[in-house]
Amino acid sequence: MKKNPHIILLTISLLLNILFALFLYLSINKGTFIPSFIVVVLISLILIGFVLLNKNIFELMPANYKNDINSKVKDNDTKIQITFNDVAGLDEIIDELKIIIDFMNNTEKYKRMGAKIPKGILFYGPPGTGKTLLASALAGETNSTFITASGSEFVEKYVGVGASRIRGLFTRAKKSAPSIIFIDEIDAVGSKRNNDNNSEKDQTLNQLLIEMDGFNSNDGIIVIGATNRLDMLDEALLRPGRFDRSIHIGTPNLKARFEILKVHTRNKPLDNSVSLSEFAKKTHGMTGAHLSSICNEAAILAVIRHKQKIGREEFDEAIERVFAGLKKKNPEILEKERLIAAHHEAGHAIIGKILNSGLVEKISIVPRGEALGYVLNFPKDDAFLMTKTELQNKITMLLGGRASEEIIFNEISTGAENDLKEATKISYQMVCNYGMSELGNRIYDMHLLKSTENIDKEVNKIINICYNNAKMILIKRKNIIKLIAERLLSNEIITKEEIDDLMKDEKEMCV
Ligand SMILES: Nc1ncnc2c1ncn2[C@@H]1O[C@H](COP(=O)(O)OP(=O)(O)OP(=O)(O)O)[C@@H](O)[C@H]1O
Ligand SMILES: [Zn+2]
Repeated sequence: MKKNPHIILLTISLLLNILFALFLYLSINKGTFIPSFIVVVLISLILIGFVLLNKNIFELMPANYKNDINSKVKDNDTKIQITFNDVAGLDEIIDELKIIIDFMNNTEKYKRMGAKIPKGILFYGPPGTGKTLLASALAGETNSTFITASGSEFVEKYVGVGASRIRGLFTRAKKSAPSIIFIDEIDAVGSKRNNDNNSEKDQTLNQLLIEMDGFNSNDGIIVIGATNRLDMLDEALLRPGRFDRSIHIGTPNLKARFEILKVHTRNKPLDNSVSLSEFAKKTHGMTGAHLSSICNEAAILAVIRHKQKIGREEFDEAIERVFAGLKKKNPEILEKERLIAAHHEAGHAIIGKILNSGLVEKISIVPRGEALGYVLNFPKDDAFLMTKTELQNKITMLLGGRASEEIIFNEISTGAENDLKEATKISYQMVCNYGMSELGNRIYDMHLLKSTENIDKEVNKIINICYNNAKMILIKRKNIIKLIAERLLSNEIITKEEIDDLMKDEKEMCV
């Protein structure tokens, strides 16, 4: 029960008044002034001490001040304006969530039937794919309070702090129900526990489990957790009655990208030259967050250029910027680095063209982000399935940069790090996930294997075959590498048309 500070203060002053009257009475009638005075002071001190020790100091503060503090703590408990109209390309997932919406909006109907609705849902998938957006739209659609927290906020140095924050989170949710608690990066608290059960993180996770078990699904609270790493979560979290539904939110496909671009351009004036379906094709692999930032970037460019409407050029530039990081202003790359970068990028582009493994749109040695250069290449279509040959061609193209360096300079550089990373990743997938090696038509779980020797051998085989293939293609076309590299060194950028032109006599130029 809450104690009212005003009543407490009133009681203290009343008691003091009674004591003072008693003291006056005694000192006048019996002439014992000093002992009575000491008794009164002692009793008053004990009373005040008792009150202060038993009450939280905030309870004695003026009401206005208290409200101020509470409002700060509650800053992120808000009613949300976002709806499913703001979420594009996730229609199937939204369909799955319809039952939750109906439940939140008609709790009584479900209560009467004794039906229980999931208390917890997990959204998992890469960053920027709309997990937070979807959770907030769910809150908007159900007119629920949206309470957000990040898993990392709960992991504290001091034992017990995380657990008490979790308690606070659920208390707030109950007070403002119907509510949706969204815990981003839930893996920070929810990763697999140690055996000792003593660490601060484990205590926090235990508290989360207690809270999940504690509330009734009819209380009008839904907990949504988001993570990029479902495999890291403690199994206890995934048990029935806790997060018993997991929904994967992946990177958007062609149609979804088009829809997302539409959502993010709906309040922007667009030129007739703008074709969102074309931009959707060019943005393969990008997430909703990338696409939203492309639309914003294009709008900013149009403002800077004093345009009335956003045009195709702005979008193209925005796509490139987001694709390869921001342009560096004063690139001071040593001439030697430019030389290597030009030949490296020429290698990628030539193989891309020869193997037809994607549309080579542009080659550049203008440094962007971490990269010294890049080949802008888009997949020909938004294929869901890829054949073994297509995957091998992709690896070969990735290794084309290094192969070109080796052929031209008889030396290799660190510039191929990302290419090697990607090529290795695809090769492992071919062996372990797609059954595309001599190890057979089966899947291998690297974590369960005692030795990965055989897998590594197969991966090396794939990479060696592709690298040799890249070298074979490029050795014959040494002259074209040089031609493209020269053009790159003078112009820094070569367009698709120029590449076609430079390579049109490719057969005659082969050595
Ligand atoms: N499906 C989508 N439809 C419309 N906009 C989207 C979509 N997905 C992402 N976005 C845009 O990207 C922004 C970032 O997405 P959001 O924060 O929801 O991603 P997330 O999956 O929660 O990422 P993280 O894992 O990094 O927290 C959104 O605010 C929105 O502008
Ligand atoms: Zn490269």
